[in-house]
Amino acid sequence: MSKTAYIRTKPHLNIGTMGHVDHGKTTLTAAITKVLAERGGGAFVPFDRIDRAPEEAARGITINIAHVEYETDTRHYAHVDMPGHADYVKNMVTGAAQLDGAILVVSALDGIMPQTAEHVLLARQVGVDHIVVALNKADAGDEELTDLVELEVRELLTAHGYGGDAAPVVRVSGLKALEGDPRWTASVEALLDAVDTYVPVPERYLDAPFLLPVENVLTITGRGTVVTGAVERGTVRVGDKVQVLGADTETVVTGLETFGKPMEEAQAGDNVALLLRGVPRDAVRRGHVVAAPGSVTPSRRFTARLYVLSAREGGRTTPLSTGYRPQFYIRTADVVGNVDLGGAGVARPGDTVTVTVELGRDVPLEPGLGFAVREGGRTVGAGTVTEVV
Ligand SMILES: Nc1nc2c(ncn2[C@@H]2O[C@H](COP(=O)(O)OP(=O)(O)OP(=O)(O)O)[C@@H](O)[C@H]2O)c(=O)[nH]1
Ligand SMILES: [Mg+2]
Repeated sequence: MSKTAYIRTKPHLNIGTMGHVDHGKTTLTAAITKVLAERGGGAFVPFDRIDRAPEEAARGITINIAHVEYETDTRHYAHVDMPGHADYVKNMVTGAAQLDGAILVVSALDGIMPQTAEHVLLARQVGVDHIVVALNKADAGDEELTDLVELEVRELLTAHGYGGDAAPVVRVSGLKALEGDPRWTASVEALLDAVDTYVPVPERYLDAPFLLPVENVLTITGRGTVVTGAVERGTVRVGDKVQVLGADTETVVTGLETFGKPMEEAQAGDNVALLLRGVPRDAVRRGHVVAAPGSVTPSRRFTARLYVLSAREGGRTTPLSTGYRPQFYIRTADVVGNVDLGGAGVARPGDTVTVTVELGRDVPLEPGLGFAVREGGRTVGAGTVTEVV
């Protein structure tokens, strides 16, 4: 492990860029790291380092490479750059589940596109409470058109319960800021100020038993198996006993890192890598949960409120009925499930219904937990667990 320890001096928050394909999420992410690196708030991460595939970048016990880290004057951020392609909604769902706030990137040239709306809807469903809007490509946009796009975005946010009138909407150019143009460097600074002030430090459940949904599994030769992810609740220290649900094994945490820096204690909200003693690489997978021993009991039957996306939102065009078997995305897990619609028996796109679900395998469940429903590679519903049966 590397030498410099992680020292907690500022509140840590998890944020991310979301929005339609090609609207400039990755360019803006790179620009943020550049602007802050010049202020001493972290290292510049160039575009092609953010956009590369995790397998190519997996080295050491480093965490999921889609994350970059940086600091403003008041906060330490882990930032996940989410892909805009429809195929990656799954990543969006699991990535967004831990976000304290999001930067919605909307091209001032194109305005709201299907994935802009889909991501706002998913963000609401997975419990992202604060969205700051980056109206990107403002360097190339016409002022009056950009005004219209801003109105449109505020309406979209309001339609999804985000209070679109109060949300900060900042006109930026990731591309020009990356080139060092002072006007647009200032626009990225303004965006970061908006994030610092508009997204509150969330309440962390530090006293709850430790729980971490596994995002990635890596091996370090000679050291063992490492799992990465964001701590959902509680704290963990080197030497702590943990249970790996899914792998059905108990083990001990023998190493702990955040962004390549060793740490003594990880707490709710931190993005970490855990080295696990004596766990074979293929015993643990994305979707498993590492938790304090005995603190959670996995189950497979639950009732939920389910919103069936309308066709306009990219959902189904036909109703679904009892016996429907889509994929459920719960935390980082992807599990098939059987849906029972009860008395009504049928739900149309656009409906919100109460359902009973029987999953194909046991996963840790609890009331209030959000999930997405996917079918043939697209999101068709979003819901919240109401009761574990
Ligand atoms: N004029 C202008 N072009 C931009 C700006 N930001 C990004 N672009 C261009 O828009 C294109 C897409 O940028 P990306 O950053 O890859 O967009 P993305 O949202 O990450 O795309 P996906 O990850 O594929 O969804 C590239 O050609 C960029 O150079 C900007 O501020 N102004
Ligand atoms: Mg990108």
